Amino acid sequence: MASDVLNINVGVLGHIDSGKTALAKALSTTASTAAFDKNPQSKERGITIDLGFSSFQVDFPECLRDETTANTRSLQFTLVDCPGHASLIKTIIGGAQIIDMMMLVVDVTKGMQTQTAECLVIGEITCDKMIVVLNKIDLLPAERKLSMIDKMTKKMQKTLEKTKFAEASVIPVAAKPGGPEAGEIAPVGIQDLIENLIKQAYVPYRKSAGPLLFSVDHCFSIKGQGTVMTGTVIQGSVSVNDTIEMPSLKMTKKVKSMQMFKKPVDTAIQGGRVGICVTQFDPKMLERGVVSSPGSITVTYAAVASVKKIPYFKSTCRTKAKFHISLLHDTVMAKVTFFGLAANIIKENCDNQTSDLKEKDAEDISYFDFSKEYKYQDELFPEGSRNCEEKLVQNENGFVPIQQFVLLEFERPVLVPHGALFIGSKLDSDIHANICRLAFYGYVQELFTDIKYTENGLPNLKIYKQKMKEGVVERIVNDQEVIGKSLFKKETNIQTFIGLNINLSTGESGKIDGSFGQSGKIKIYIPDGLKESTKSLLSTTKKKGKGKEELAMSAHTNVDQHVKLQLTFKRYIYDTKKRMIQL
Ligand SMILES: Nc1nc2c(ncn2[C@@H]2O[C@H](COP(=O)(O)OP(=O)(O)OP(=O)(O)O)[C@@H](O)[C@H]2O)c(=O)[nH]1
Ligand SMILES: [Mg+2]
Repeated sequence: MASDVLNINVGVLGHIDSGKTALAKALSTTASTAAFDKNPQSKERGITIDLGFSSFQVDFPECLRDETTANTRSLQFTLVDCPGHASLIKTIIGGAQIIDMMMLVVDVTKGMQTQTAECLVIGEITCDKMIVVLNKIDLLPAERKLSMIDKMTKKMQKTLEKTKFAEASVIPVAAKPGGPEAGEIAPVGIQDLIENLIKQAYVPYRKSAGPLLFSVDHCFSIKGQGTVMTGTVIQGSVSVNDTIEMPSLKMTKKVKSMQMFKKPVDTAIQGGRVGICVTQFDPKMLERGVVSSPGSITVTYAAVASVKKIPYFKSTCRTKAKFHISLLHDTVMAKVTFFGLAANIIKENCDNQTSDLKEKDAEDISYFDFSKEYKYQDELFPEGSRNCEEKLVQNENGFVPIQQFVLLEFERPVLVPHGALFIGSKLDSDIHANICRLAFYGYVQELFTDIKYTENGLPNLKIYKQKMKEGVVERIVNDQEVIGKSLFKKETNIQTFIGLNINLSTGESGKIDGSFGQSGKIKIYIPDGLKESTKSLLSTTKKKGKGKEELAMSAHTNVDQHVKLQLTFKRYIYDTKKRMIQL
């Protein structure tokens, strides 16, 4: 690998027309002519209309020097220029997977706009470092320029206060002073911005383990050589002579040669921007997409993923609703089913463990586990604390999910690698309405690759619904038996409920023994016998009403005298046998 250059990918995001492309241009040009740049312009630009790539290099800053960068001479910033229009989300997620840092471009005359906010959300999900660039400062009146910049800086800082970018720098620039009609006027503030980028730069954590995942953003042929796919290694590594797969085409090819920063290399690892050359491959077949180790990505029909609600999304995310799910370079509709791990399960774990183990438990719960039970949720709850002892949110049934998951059932099969980030959104919302369309995000954990997953996969998910049935004791048969009514309808198959535990409001617990008569009544066996107080209560009730009607009357007039029955059980929503489960 070209160890003399360290590459950092910087996303350039912001509202439409804020000047992202102008900024990427200004940065590449300024840096390449600046004194500190030994390597003249190194600029590669994608032909695709959406994501644009350009880059510039600076001397490697000594403050980043460590054992892994002992021989590194240059720091390369690859700028990923994203579109700002409404289709941004689909396009950007492919780009966002490779971003180490982000520049949020804001038109200083407009401030925060709808897509500025959406970009901020994407930034929070995909990277840890951000710089806010206030562009178009040439449009501010000269006499009030400084105070207006100051005001907007404070406004942005206030907006960022509640995000993980609370400490972000805000840099004023004019990427293209005078706008499109103006001639070649030198940009303003770019040098400051480059210095800030260098200050914020870090050596990203890269590892070569795991199957290859290569995100292709540009594919073209070179006469006499073959077809080159340029892109970024998202996971694993790739070497010359490796066999790689284009899973969308079900095709494999051998890597003939590779280039990084215009120099031939033998290997590239995670984070590296590389051009991979293969032969006998029509570039039109894969303008943008994913390349992987053979067999490592399969077509998926449904997936289980961890999920968090995006706080800026103001509507409710309901189970069974359809959302746009963006994964890598693809966006597909999916039906969602939310479920969560209840806090009390973890609470038990937490109480008896040392604090080290508590943390471990808290970590483990973020992974979906087929052997664990999860509670069905009608909707996705907003996030609260991540601490396992604190409540995330409590719904009306007292249920506290401390980790939420989603089952995504895709409308068409998609290519999804394990661990992939996804973003769920409502892209059909009115793009002119000033709302955040991004609803939730998470990481894919389990894949259902069988087309018959509803029969062969879903029944393995232990997602339960809590059920409760209530009735009353109609009369006493003997010390250990009562007759219950109003729990079931006439047509209910009571056979399936035999043996289930049932509680009396007077404190006794019984078991359903069988049906009684034809109207849905049941016989209840009380193993420990009825209490004396219950017996007298039941005999008074009985004496009071001689006929059925009168008994019903007394139920209305003096409900407290009745002994109530409560039957609670769980049912797994995907259990084909619809079994009832009690603890
Ligand atoms: N006056 C002035 N105009 C600018 C500046 N930067 C960009 N512009 C103009 O603003 C318009 C939009 O600039 P772009 O760079 O295309 O904006 P963008 O954010 O890439 O736009 P999209 O990619 O469509 O979202 C163009 O007409 C630019 O010439 C600036 O610093 N000052
Ligand atoms: Mg642009």
